[in-house]
Amino acid sequence: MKGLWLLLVLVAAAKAERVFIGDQVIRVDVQSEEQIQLLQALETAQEWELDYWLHPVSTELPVDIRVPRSSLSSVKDYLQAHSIPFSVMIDNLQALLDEEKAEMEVNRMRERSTRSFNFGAYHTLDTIYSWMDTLVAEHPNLITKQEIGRSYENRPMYVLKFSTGGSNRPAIWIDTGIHSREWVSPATGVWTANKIATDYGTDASLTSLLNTMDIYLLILTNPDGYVYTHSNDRMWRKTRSRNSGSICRGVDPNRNWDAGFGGPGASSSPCSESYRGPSAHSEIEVKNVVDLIKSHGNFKAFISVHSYSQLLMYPYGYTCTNVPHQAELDSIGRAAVQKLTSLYGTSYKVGSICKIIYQASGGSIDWSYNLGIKYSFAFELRDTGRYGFILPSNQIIPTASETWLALKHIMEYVRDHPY
Ligand SMILES: CC(C)C[C@H](C(=O)O)[C@H](C)S
Ligand SMILES: [Zn+2]
Repeated sequence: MKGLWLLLVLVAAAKAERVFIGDQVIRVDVQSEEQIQLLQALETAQEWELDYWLHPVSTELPVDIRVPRSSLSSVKDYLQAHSIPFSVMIDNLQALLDEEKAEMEVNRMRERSTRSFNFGAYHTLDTIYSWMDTLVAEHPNLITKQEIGRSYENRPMYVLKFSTGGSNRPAIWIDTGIHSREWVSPATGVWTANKIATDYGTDASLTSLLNTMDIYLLILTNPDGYVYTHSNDRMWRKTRSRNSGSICRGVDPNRNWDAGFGGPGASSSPCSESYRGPSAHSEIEVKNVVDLIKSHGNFKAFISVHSYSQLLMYPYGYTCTNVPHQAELDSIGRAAVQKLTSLYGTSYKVGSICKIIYQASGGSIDWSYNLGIKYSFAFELRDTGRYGFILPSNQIIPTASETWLALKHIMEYVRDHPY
């Protein structure tokens, strides 16, 4: 196995793939407002090239920072000088990435020899897209694959539409993979697509839902970013669009929606991980979804799936003011999380984006809610930081299975509460 790792690192280097040798992910359990401000000041220290996986917002949530090896001693000195306690969650990020890559390679060879698809593994865009065709071919009376447009780099964006007939039935939207480094999200999308396909006709509740509603599932919402995490930079989050006047690429596709656009919780700097873009819906990947939702006109729920932190959130992100339906959304969320937790005991928090994670403007579910899609939610899947975005593949199926119980609860509620 060691030989395989070495080979993979050499191949990565040859491919000019970004490596993270010696990078660490450190966790700070902030204990005061002052520490939050000190960590926010740290975030602006460009020279240290810090990558905040979880931002300093409240003493309720930890702060996770990927620190390049070259900045480790300066950052640790800074934290110690300000008596800010920290722990090392990942002591060599590259080792985790090598393991992940080796696992994918082993799985790829196994799938090729057994001609099977492993839902408990991470896959490339091409493999997911060809698997989609297989799924559609196996369920021609339930699933169609629709190209809703192309990405910035001209990759097709495919929605799987689950429908048993009718025309323009009330519909439920689910998207995964909008942030490309959150790999467990599209992996959950793949598993969920298969679950819907296999359970229709046997699960009475799902069958009754699909006999009255449609489900639209966009598994790779940020295809260019996802490909880039496989080929060049596993930590990439944004789209891959060029920003005029900057060497930095990409827009945060979850800050680009026309909902509080440009407000607090999004950056105006193209080099920031939360760059909002030059204007709302500037990103073609966002525009493609907006156009579909608007032209369809009969979506009743909009669910966006991210990782990590184990949260189920509802609007708003751009303001901490409660939405008119806050009580109802909160109660749906708590009931959904109860179902999720019942499987493996995984704990989730429930609340509005602004209150339980941070103020974030231009987010997708704020836009969908303001469009009138009352049942708008966002998931942050596993874990709470032990592995973060590099969740081991052996957690894909448990994550997807528990998430399904929450998703199903939300969808059943939408079915039973038409509006
Ligand atoms: C629903 C939102 C707040 C999700 C969040 C983000 O977009 O920053 C994740 C941390 S990626
Ligand atoms: Zn995300």
